[in-house]
Amino acid sequence: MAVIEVRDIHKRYGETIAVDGVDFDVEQGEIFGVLGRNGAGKTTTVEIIEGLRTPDTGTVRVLGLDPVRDRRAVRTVLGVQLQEGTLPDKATAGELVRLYRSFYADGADPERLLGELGIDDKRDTFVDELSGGQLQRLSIALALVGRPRVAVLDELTSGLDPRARRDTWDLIEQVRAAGVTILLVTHFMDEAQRLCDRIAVFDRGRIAALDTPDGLVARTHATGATLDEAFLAVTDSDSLDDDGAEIGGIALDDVLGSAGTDGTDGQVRS
Ligand SMILES: Nc1ncnc2c1ncn2[C@@H]1O[C@H](COP(=O)(O)OP(=O)(O)OP(=O)(O)O)[C@@H](O)[C@H]1O
Repeated sequence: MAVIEVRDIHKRYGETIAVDGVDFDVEQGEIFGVLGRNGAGKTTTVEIIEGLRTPDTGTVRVLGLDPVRDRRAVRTVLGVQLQEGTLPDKATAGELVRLYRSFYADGADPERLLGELGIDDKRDTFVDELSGGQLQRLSIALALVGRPRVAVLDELTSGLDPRARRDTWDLIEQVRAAGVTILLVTHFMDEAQRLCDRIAVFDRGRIAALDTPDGLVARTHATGATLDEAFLAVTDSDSLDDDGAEIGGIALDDVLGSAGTDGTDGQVRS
């Protein structure tokens, strides 16, 4: 059964086409990865699913609900990991988790969740006194405290140390084992490979490939290829030359000066 249905959505911001005919289903209980280069349309798509933006055309359903029209109902089934800077500084971690818990009839135990995320000792610490990694864990706690049926996790492990990343992956697998469907936006290939059942690779507002991690790798037809290489193979490469030396049509050598040609050894001088 499809938990999230995205049908041919389009979204422009003025002249910029952010999403250009995106279509996919996320099935019950899967971890569905959303990958893509910067500006590929991932956040816009996810915000349309969350009901934070309306598509110009196309439809989205989350458990059969329209995220805009049925906003209240969607809020009770969809847990969203908020981005940095969106939490009030002068609330403590414990206060926030308890507050979010109060929005739901059947949420998780705040103290237990803080413990599972390794920040129970930070329950009385203000948001602006948490480290980046602790804030990240708090944002995951807030996404999960309502025991959502669908969780949208954006940059799940950004800023976490290697141990914490692995602990977070274990936690997400437990969350999935409990029946939660997860939409995971990530730039980390190791994370996508480890967690995702299927991955949609976004490129210029479209889905360039949708497959399992192994299926994406198999598309490269190269022995020993990695998901990283598969990602590069399916995303458009015309803004980056083979040496990675040209972005947006500007040769970096022109900006920085190339080694040997001007006697500066290519170093940038202030
Ligand atoms: N509010 C906005 N107003 C104008 N243009 C926007 C707005 N939000 C996004 N865009 C543009 O839409 C395109 C898609 O942006 P989006 O944030 O969806 O990409 P993304 O794949 O999430 O990128 P990133 O990986 O950098 O977060 C980009 O060209 C971006 O500049």
